[in-house]
Amino acid sequence: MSENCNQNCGSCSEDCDERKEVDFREKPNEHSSIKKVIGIVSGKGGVGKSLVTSMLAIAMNRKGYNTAILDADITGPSIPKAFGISRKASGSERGVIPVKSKTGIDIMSINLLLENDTDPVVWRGPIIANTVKQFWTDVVWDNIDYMFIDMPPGTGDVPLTVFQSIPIDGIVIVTSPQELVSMIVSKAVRMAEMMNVPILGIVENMSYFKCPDCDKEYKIFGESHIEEIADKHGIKVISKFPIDPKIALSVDKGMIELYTNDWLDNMSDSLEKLNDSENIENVGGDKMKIAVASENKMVTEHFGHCEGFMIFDTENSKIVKSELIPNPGHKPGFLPNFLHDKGVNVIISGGMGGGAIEIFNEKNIEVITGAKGNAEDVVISYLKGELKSTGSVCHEHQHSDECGDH
Ligand SMILES: Nc1ncnc2c1ncn2[C@@H]1O[C@H](COP(=O)(O)OP(=O)(O)OP(=O)(O)O)[C@@H](O)[C@H]1O
Repeated sequence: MSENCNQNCGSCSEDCDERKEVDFREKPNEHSSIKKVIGIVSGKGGVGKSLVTSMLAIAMNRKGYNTAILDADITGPSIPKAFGISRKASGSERGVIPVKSKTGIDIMSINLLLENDTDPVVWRGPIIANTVKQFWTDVVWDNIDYMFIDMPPGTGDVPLTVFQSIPIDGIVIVTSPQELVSMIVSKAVRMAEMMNVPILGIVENMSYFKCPDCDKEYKIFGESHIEEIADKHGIKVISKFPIDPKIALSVDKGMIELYTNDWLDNMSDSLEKLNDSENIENVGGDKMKIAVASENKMVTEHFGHCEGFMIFDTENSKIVKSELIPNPGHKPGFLPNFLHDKGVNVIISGGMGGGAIEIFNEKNIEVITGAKGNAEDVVISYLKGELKSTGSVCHEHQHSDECGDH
């Protein structure tokens, strides 16, 4: 640690052992409620990222979900055109109100703010990234189940800033067969790993062309290798889109919402399933209290007789506060109720008796047993989804009394 350490890692460039991960994530507008945020990324422009974003939003909207599109592609905003929106966004004292598409999808794009939407946006990276942040912090996203973000193309500075400032739950990678797919997918995977964001799958656009006369499929851009590449990285191929002149026509006429095809359904089904398994939380209300039964800041074996409970307040999967509450004493059934009254949502311990586990379960408090090591470290791995309960229960012949088996 540096002699001049002020405990503010965000303003320090030293790479020391004590360095804490800095959370750059911005809070959404206080009136927003957004359950799932999916970023759509591509290696370069023009491969159909905006199209896939639009189609995903349309598909989920048709399934009855409240859906939104945040157009973060500030220098090439194509979403309003595809949806035929020329109205501008309005403001209220609560924030900026997005424009609703014909079928009710909430949309925000730089073109909905510019006086003349043919004006080119010639801004530098930081201003572009800031604008995207404001689409998150200043826009009122009301009761949204799925938000789809049309990310800036590439894996450079601007998409990276967007990744850091918006809590993205998963990304969909869009490629086309003529791209340097392998390299692009590797880069996107690397970026997702750095940001700790799961990859929901890959969509290959312009995969083939189906002759309307003979139904034969032609691989205009050559054979696809997407399955092998996806396999190599352990990612699913969500869908393969054909080249379809009706798509281009619908986009040009601003009627993308009228376009239908059956591969759209496969895509939304996959997304629903993937999201179920990701157990994605509501980002508007992603606050938790996690208690760790501890001894000297380490997870203890004995829940009932621990020295105290380290209580961690977390927000958007980051620790924002921690305090030690001494163990008030071990009486049958007392501690689970005590922690419930403190607003705890998760309890982590080395061991715990079956009686205590039962009361926690009744109170909808998640129980993780079998944890070991530093209390803060186990909470961090819990927040990353890496800490799993061994489910071990202490029985009477072991140390039921220490573990609160009542
Ligand atoms: N499968 C397809 N069949 C026919 N036309 C397509 C298809 N995919 C995309 N297009 C057309 O190609 C153009 C580029 O697509 P799109 O805007 O979605 O790409 P993008 O990756 O978002 O590009 P940018 O990053 O430049 O915004 C659009 O005019 C779109 O209508």
